[in-house]
Amino acid sequence: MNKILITNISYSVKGKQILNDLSFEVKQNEVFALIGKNGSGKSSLIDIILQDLKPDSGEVKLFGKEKCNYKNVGILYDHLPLITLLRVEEIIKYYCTVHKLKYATIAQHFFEDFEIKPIEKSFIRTLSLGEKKRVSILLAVMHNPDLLILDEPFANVDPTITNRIWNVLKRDGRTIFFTTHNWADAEKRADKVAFLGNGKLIAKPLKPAEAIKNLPAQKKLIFTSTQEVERLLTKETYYKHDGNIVCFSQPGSSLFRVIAQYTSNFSIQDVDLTDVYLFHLKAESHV
Ligand SMILES: Nc1ncnc2c1ncn2[C@@H]1O[C@H](COP(=O)(O)OP(=O)(O)OP(=O)(O)O)[C@@H](O)[C@H]1O
Repeated sequence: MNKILITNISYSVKGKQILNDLSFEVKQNEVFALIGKNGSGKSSLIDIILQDLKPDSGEVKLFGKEKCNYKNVGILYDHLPLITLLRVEEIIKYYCTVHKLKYATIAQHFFEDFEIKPIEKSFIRTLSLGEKKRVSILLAVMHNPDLLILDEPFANVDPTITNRIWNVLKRDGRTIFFTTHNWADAEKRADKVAFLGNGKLIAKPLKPAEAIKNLPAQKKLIFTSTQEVERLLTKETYYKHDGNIVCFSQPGSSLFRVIAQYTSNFSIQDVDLTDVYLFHLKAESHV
């Protein structure tokens, strides 16, 4: 069963195509990461999923329905839902009233993991970005929704408490759809990753390890792109990025020796999700 079903969504703003015939699903109990560069349309898609934006065409279903009851959804927008003149305890109490919950119960279940006690009496305007984010994630999850839709949940959050918060979010096999710029985080936390580029998914949503395994090799050789060195790459698979060539290569390949004759300025690294994204994106746009 799916919790989010996106079918043929297209969306443009001021004549600029942002999303182009996008389709995918997020299944029950899945942690699904949507990755994409700045401006690739992640937040627009979240606004469409939540019916804050109307797409040009296509359909979104949550819990199998076009019109769903949002009581069972926890939402973290990129703009945090915080009223700056309130204290932290006041906004939490406000959300308790909305969801008919007791403040003491929320404090007992969440305050330790979200480290709320030290900031409970603080005015929201005085909080750091990371503290505001912690409070906002708490507001999204405190009513124990089945589905969380989170835009950049862990940007600015101290990595030492990210794991603890993540465990709370995942409790009871909750379905989570999140966007992120943190590729390593997506690799570590998501059951599936999807890559948004040029308004489309640039590869089928896959388990992060599977997406990496499907690359042409598990090592990459990175060196400055010159015409001379590029001429050597007759059989190799590579992409160009930021003035560098990123060439997929098996360990022990003769390519390492050949490149070493031309330049000492190269590095050998394991491939990761960034390579999945850039490799497919460049293949798609024939760069
Ligand atoms: N009201 C608007 N007018 C003009 N352009 C817009 C408007 N809203 C969004 N855009 C453009 O749509 C594109 C997608 O924006 P969106 O915020 O969805 O991207 P994003 O992937 O969430 O970016 P980021 O990672 O930086 O948060 C961007 O190029 C943005 O400039």
